[in-house]
Amino acid sequence: MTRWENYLSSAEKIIGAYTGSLPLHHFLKSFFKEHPYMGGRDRRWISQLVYHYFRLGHWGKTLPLKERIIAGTFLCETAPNDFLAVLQPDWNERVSLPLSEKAALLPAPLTPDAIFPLITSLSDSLDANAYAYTMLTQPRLFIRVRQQKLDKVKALLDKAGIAYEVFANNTTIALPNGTKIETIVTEKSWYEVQDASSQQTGALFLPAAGQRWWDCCAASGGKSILLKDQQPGVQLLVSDVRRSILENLQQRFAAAGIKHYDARVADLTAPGFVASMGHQQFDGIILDAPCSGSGTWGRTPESISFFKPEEIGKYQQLQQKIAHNVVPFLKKGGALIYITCSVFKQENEEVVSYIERISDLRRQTGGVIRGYDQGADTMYAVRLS
Ligand SMILES: C[S@@+](CC[C@H](N)C(=O)[O-])C[C@H]1O[C@@H](n2cnc3c(N)ncnc32)[C@H](O)[C@@H]1O
Repeated sequence: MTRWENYLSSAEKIIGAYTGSLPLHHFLKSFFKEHPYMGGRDRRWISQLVYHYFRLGHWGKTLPLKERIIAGTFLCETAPNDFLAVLQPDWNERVSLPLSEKAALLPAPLTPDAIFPLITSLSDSLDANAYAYTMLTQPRLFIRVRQQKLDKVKALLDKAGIAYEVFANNTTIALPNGTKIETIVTEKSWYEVQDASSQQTGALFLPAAGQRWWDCCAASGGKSILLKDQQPGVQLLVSDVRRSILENLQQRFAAAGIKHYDARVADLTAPGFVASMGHQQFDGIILDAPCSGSGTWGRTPESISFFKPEEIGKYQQLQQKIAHNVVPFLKKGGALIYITCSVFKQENEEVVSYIERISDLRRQTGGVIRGYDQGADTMYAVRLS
């Protein structure tokens, strides 16, 4: 067997054994631990074959696994490579063609719903066809650079020979995926790793000094740090149901130099939660809700195969319950920022309609953030007031 046939057979083994219960990158890590004779190059190739395969979603379900793995590499790669040269030389010669021409060579039609079967559930302003095909490309890595540090960060990236793109806002930098940014820019307070779309949600915050804000599903604090960077003078409460993630938040806040804030572990759906908050009132509430995460599936393409459609409805119920329980703590005239990293209408527009039904709040601005245009996640963010 050639090296490339061995890679193919390892990829088959991994795909056959993977049940979706762990994130794929964890599963791959333990697979390689059990196969220590595989070197770095082998691991990279095999991982890539597996990821490319999952990017095809439900395409070619009736075809043999081997054929689907080779097709995955043909569609996701754009330059000739040794794997295709050995296993499908006629495709290797055509690997740089536009996607539509490559699709015509496949044994099954490459329709948007073959790749992304939940295409009819997407939020209205998403172009379903364009969106489905973005699954074939790995999104980029993004950092948000703090004021005055752009030139220093650029100099370090130049020195390391990294190809990067600075966005027009002079704050967002796109980097090739897999860039070890922490080893290139070792001063942690100069930047945050944050997806471009997540950074863009900050345009809806509009905080003023002295205001009270509550990031009620704070996780490790991505949105809170963005808020504090915009306006260090806000009084901030952060909460999350997971204690461990709030410990991460503490560390990130310390690295970012944020010292003054309140934090509490809280299940926003628990029966005693509303009473436990007393009469607190906030000028702004960020509700970055637990969701399907479907806007980030370009990074975790295995989710396309393993996500159960009925989960969308369960997330919607959770989002509505959380919204119902936090809205009473908003001051009259205050702003609720509702955010998801989902592409599904049920988790986005339908939850906003629910909030409008149960309160005086009305959608002011915001909507789908089409990150896929720039190799970023797709998100939904709305300001209600
Ligand atoms: C999308 S993440 C928030 C991401 C975060 N805002 C950021 O920018 O990094 C949603 C968070 O909601 C939390 N969560 C889920 N169910 C919850 C509940 N019932 N009460 C409070 N938080 C909850 C999760 O633990 C998770 O950290």
